[in-house]
Amino acid sequence: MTAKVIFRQLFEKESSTFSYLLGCKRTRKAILIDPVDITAARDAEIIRDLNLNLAYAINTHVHADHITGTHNLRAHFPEVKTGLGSGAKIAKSDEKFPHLHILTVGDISLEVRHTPGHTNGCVTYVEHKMGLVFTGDAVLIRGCGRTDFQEGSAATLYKSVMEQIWTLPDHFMIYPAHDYKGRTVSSVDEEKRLNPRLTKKKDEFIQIMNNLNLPYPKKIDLALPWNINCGAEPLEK
Ligand SMILES: N[C@@H](CCC(=O)N[C@@H](CSS)C(=O)NCC(=O)O)C(=O)O
Repeated sequence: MTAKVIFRQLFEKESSTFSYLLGCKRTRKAILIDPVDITAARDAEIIRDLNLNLAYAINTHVHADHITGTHNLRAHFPEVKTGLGSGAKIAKSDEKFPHLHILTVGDISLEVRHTPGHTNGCVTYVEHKMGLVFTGDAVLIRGCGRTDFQEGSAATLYKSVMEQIWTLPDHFMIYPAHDYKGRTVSSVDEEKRLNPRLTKKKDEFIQIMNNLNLPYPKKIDLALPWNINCGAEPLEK
């Protein structure tokens, strides 16, 4: 791990969500990926403890299971910019990143790879120097994001993963947006060999995904309108 960047994995237990903090030691500017509303104050305290200032609060996608912390973080860091992939067309955000955009903050560079499939606007953020891959819900540890709402598509998710994630070096570490079994990190090599869904051929993968029969996330009706408004209360209810 390069000494130029501070890296922390943070956890929100109600939705089993991971957020990721990357801080530049030289400029003291930071990026927070996938913050959650109810842990925004905790995250702000950690950022201040590390003598960092939050430049960007960004999401991998419009989440359905929890409200993003991006809006709440504005109260702690008034200069913070919010960001999302440009495929998330209906959502508000200060910046919308095109495919292969490089988000640079001090000595941190994040490549934005569009990885639709769980939702149509999903992105994966890749830090090439340290080999960190923030997959959101595209690839979970030994799993992947469901594809049954928000214009999800199993065929699209398969293509995204094969072309944008499996093509990364095997040693790159995968940091997902959730884990429901207490796992924290995987690698491209591990998931390419062991992921029970994504090791299958495309047709079988689609069949698996179309038969998951998962209950909808409990907060979906609340979370989507708030997240479309960047985590702030929607004007129209
Ligand atoms: N029980 C949770 C929601 C669990 C869930 O559906 N997780 C999503 C990611 S958050 S939208 C998912 O894609 N899961 C894939 C899987 O195979 O579990 C709740 O009610 O919030």
